[in-house]
Amino acid sequence: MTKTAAIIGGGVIGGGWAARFVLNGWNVQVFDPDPEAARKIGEVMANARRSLPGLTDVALPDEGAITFHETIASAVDGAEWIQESVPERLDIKHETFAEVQANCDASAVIGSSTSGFKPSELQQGALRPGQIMVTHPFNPVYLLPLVELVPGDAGDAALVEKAKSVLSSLGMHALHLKKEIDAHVADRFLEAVWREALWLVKDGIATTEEIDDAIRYGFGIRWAQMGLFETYRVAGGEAGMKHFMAQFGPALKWPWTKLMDVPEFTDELVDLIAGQSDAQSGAYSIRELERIRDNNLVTMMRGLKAQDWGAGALLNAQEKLMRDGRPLGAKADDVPADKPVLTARRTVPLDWTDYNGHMTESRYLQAFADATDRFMEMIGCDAEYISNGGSYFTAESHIRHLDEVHAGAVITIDTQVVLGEGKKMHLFHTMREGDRVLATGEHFLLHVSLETRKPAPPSPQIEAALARIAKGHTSLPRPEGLGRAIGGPR
Ligand SMILES: NC(=O)C1=CN([C@@H]2O[C@H](COP(=O)(O)OP(=O)(O)OC[C@H]3O[C@@H](n4cnc5c(N)ncnc54)[C@H](O)[C@@H]3O)[C@@H](O)[C@H]2O)C=CC1
Ligand SMILES: C[N+](C)(C)CC(=O)CC(=O)[O-]
Repeated sequence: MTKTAAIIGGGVIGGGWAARFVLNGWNVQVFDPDPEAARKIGEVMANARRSLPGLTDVALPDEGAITFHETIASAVDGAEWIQESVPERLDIKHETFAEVQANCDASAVIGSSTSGFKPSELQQGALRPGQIMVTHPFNPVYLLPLVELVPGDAGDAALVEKAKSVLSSLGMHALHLKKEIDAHVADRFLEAVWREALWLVKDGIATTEEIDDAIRYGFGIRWAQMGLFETYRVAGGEAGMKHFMAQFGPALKWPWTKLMDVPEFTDELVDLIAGQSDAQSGAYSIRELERIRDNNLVTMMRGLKAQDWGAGALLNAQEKLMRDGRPLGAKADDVPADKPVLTARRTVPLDWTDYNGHMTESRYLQAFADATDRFMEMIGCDAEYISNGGSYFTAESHIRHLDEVHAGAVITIDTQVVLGEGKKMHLFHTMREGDRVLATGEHFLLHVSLETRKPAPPSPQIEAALARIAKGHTSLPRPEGLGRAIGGPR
């Protein structure tokens, strides 16, 4: 059954949460007094739709529905997760929780997006304090996986477990902080860097652009993939962390930071920074900058996914969760032999498109190769079989590009076995968006021994599984375009 989340406060962060839930198949009920809330969330949803679904190589569940409500009571009705993202003011948050708890289910998680309030502050005067916990996300919530989960001493242990499990199903990482502190953990770092940067601009040492360059061309990329301590361990060379600390230990006494000394937040300083920022980025609208940011994040996160590292490892874990129990998770005997086999259902990612604004040609081969991998897995040629020395090599491929497809499209691939006999496997893939045929891929593969690197018979189980499907597929119509070569009649 479709689950329901309530979003209370649908600004930058509430909108991001709404997109994360909806695109992961949850129904979302929003309460926000702003008459423009539906438009604003609609725009965030549009950006999320073009970026999030293409992060994984398995399609996300079908989208949930989003509805807008006049009261908190109606928004929290039937919700399993209530995410508060109202302005960062304790009085507004307390009023919100009172209304939420008077109307919601006691088994629902109530998460607060607060950047800095401690859970004990949020829980003051609450009907059920243990139900309220900090679930602090990072912007854009629909792409970045980190959520600081801070239940505080009063937190309900069962609800904390529920929160962790929901967050993993959404592809997020719950960083469970056992002790509460103002601004949690990650925002303390952001705040430290922010304060230092304010000084550098105020003292005329660097402009906003130079500061951003210092981050994005250097340590920002490094931090994105390893964090702080692992990075510094590597910086210690062969001698490691202790050497690093010994070398830079004395610097702790040198004037390398102004951290405790915050510049006065005058109108003059605000104007200086806002002016420099306009000069640096004013050529782009906020929505354009968001799309540039999302393109960059998707490209980096998909790179990390290929390495099964950091935020990319989280995507792989979510993909495994989504794949288990789906039709694409079928194995040998379950694969129907009376119709083409569904071997891929995925969204075209942002980084698969080119200067022509559509999916670039090499990605067609990638999608077909992934479908072949999936089919091999289904007949038993899986990672374990391959590690024991047997596999298939592709000997010949022919791709026809029949129609355009753009980032964000959900594509499927159906596979028909033309020949499956002994070492030989001849597959015909058809790629579609809905009913529209986009491309076909015809591939001839040979089973090989990975030891001799030469053709060799597959295991009897694989041979039988392939032969069964091949026999069934002989009764299917011959695929249009089978055996075509460039220059042949169209
Ligand atoms: N903007 C950021 O970078 C981040 C903000 N946060 C936290 O998320 C929360 C929300 O911040 P933003 O989304 O940035 O603010 P925002 O100003 O973009 O959105 C706040 C929304 O709450 C609505 N609102 C005001 N009073 C309300 C009420 N009584 N009930 C329901 N909705 C109400 C407003 O109409 C607005 O749409 C804050 O606690 C903030 O600290 C967390 C992570 C990052
Ligand atoms: C600036 N900020 C404190 C609102 C930042 C956050 O809370 C997290 C983020 O997304 O940077």
